[in-house]
Amino acid sequence: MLEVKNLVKSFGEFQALKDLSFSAEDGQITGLLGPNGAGKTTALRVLYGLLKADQGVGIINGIDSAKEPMKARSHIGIFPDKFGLYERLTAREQISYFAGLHGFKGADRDAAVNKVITRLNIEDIADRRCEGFSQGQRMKVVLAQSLVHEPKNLILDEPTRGLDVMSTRILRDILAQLKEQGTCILFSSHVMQEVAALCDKVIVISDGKIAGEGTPEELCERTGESSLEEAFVKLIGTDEGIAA
Ligand SMILES: Nc1ncnc2c1ncn2[C@@H]1O[C@H](COP(=O)(O)OP(=O)(O)OP(=O)(O)O)[C@@H](O)[C@H]1O
Repeated sequence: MLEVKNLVKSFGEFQALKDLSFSAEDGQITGLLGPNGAGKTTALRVLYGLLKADQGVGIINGIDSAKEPMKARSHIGIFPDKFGLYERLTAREQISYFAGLHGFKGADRDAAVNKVITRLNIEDIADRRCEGFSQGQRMKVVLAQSLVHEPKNLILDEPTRGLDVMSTRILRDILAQLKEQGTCILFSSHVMQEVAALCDKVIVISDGKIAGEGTPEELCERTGESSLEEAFVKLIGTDEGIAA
């Protein structure tokens, strides 16, 4: 389970998060939807302990990510917004490097790497250098490295950015499988259809605050709108920065 409580964060004079609280449950896909600059990435970075909030806490399976960052990180996989790969490493070496960062050694490390390679069905590219990989192949390697330690929580920042339709579908299928296995999945997006198609719960964030929260159906009901698009526009007050 992932929680942020009463997050406040300023960059200089600019307040990016204004008392932001939300949670994401196990076995569910929770979408953080908001226009460009709403504060999604900032909130996720605080949650996984990469950024210090001025006030409030990020909690991963009951662990305060600012107080015990290493312990908290062992419970999460992070699929970052920009994925760089070590071009000279093979996919297997890349994934193994991340397994090492999570404390896997020797035969356990090899077993963990083999398991995630099989799970994501990337045997065909496992022993090729990452140099020259397509966006879809890169996405799978990054996903493998974020799942190699079998975390109970997965955080994805704009996961489908730059992916083609096929790669997006593959990612969606993998997320659906992880959800069935009880993983808590939280992802940020400003693409409304993606959030609507995938999420059990949607957290609408605008200007560093929660603008609405619930299932897609609940959000429609609450705003008195028949389409999600209209519901989101009503909650946020504008359609600027949201992609259909
Ligand atoms: N390191 C930083 N220094 C200054 N301002 C920042 C910094 N990081 C974020 N901000 C500002 O905080 C606000 C929230 O940014 P954030 O990246 O969290 O938004 P977002 O919702 O993830 O947007 P997008 O969908 O465009 O990625 C923006 O106005 C941004 O310019």
